[in-house]
Amino acid sequence: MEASSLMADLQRFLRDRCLSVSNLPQKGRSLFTTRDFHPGEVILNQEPYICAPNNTSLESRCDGCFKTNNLKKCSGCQVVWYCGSSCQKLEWKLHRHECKALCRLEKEKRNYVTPTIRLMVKLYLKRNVQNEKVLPITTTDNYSLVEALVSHMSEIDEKQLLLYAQMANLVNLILQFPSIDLRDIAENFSKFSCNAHSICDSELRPQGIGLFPLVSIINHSCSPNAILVFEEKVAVVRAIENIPKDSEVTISYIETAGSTLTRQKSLKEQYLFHCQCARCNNVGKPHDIEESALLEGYRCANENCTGFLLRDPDEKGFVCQKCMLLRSKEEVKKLASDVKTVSEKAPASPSAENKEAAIALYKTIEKLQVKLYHSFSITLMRTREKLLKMLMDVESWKEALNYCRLIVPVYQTVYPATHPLIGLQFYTQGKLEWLLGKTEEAVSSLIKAFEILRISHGTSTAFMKELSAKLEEARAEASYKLFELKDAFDDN
Ligand SMILES: C[S@@+](CC[C@H](N)C(=O)[O-])C[C@H]1O[C@@H](n2cnc3c(N)ncnc32)[C@H](O)[C@@H]1O
Repeated sequence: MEASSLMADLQRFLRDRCLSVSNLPQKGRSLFTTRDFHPGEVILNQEPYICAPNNTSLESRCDGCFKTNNLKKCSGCQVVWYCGSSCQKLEWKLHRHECKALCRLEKEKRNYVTPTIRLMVKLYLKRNVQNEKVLPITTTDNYSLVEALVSHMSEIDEKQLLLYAQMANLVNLILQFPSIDLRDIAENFSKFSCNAHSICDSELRPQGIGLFPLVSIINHSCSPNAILVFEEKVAVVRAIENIPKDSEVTISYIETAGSTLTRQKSLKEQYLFHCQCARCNNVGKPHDIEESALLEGYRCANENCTGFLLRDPDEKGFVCQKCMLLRSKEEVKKLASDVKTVSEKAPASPSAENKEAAIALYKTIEKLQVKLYHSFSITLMRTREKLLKMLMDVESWKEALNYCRLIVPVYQTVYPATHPLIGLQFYTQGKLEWLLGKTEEAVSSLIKAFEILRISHGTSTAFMKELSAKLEEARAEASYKLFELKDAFDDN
């Protein structure tokens, strides 16, 4: 199919979905709505053009479905894993070429075949098998869409270019295609950096990476009106607020819980643009200053005060903006150094054997951070997330619930009300409460989880059906308990 007819098809495809693409001077291609979209409505979905699971030496995933159980290595290349013959068959049209190419690579070099390298190898192989008509070329699944992606090639620094060149060398070694040059591969790596998406499961845990060239038309905002989630490997963009006709659709490329400076730094580093969204345009205004101080600043010296601290103009320390108490530089420095000392001993991912020791260390870190940081601090929140995960792993449900309940209000402050992380945290809280016999509280938490997650996740996936079933079961148990209580009361 000609590139021009593919473009006309794409415009028709988008028009049918009440969408259009415009070129904005500051942003390049941008996706617009041609009708109103309501919260929870699907705006766009797309299968990956190419994808690869996040396989590491610690954990492998099936190349077809990204699941982790019952895996067997491909007997040919010994690099790729499958959970069974159906996934293997589905992937074979592409993998047969990849397998042959990987087999040519010396065994030791196969360890360097990271998910990103595989993504690049698959990109060229898919282009070829589509050109040879082994796989069909469709409106939303074609190499022309990849060619249209921004690369920012002229703006990347030398260090990054060198890294891309080294990675391109490995890809070249694997593919051995005389027709592609290293610069072309390096440019595609640069495209991956600002266009590829991490494919996450329903609980937002990364499973792999993929290229979704249609979804890649959508620009970023730090207060987006849409969200990108995944149903299996399909990218689904849903509205998270009312999006009126003729509005730009935006998603967030980054973790939005951070100060304007932190967000802008990570957008500049990876996506090479200066964000001028409504939230970023507030930089330096009182609300923005307060937000930064809450998310990344220290707590008041008075334990009962919830004020946020700003640097004292005389450089003596930090002054609480509520009670005006000064917290000395020395005290902050000492606590920060104590946190650092303990943190250096704490393993980032503790093994099963040292989990109890790791929990004890993280509890010490948390106690010190509570003294140092504001209660809405991101750093403190991350420590509590780690603790929650470890406590769940060792089935310490009561303590896990305590941390979960500390995290929820922080999420509600640092994320917008419809953010799925708040819903997921309520889901965890509900499950823990139920497990601990607090059925009525569980019902209330599960309802909150459902109300938030139905917007980002829809209602028809297996994950949401499971949540809904749990909620019904908890409701039934709660009313049975109430009935029993009433009975006992009547008997007396
Ligand atoms: C995934 S692409 C989005 C589509 C892109 N506009 C295009 O023309 O293909 C990411 C790139 O779009 C641009 N971009 C995305 N969001 C932006 C924003 N809020 N402001 C300015 N540029 C933005 C940046 O160049 C970024 O590297």
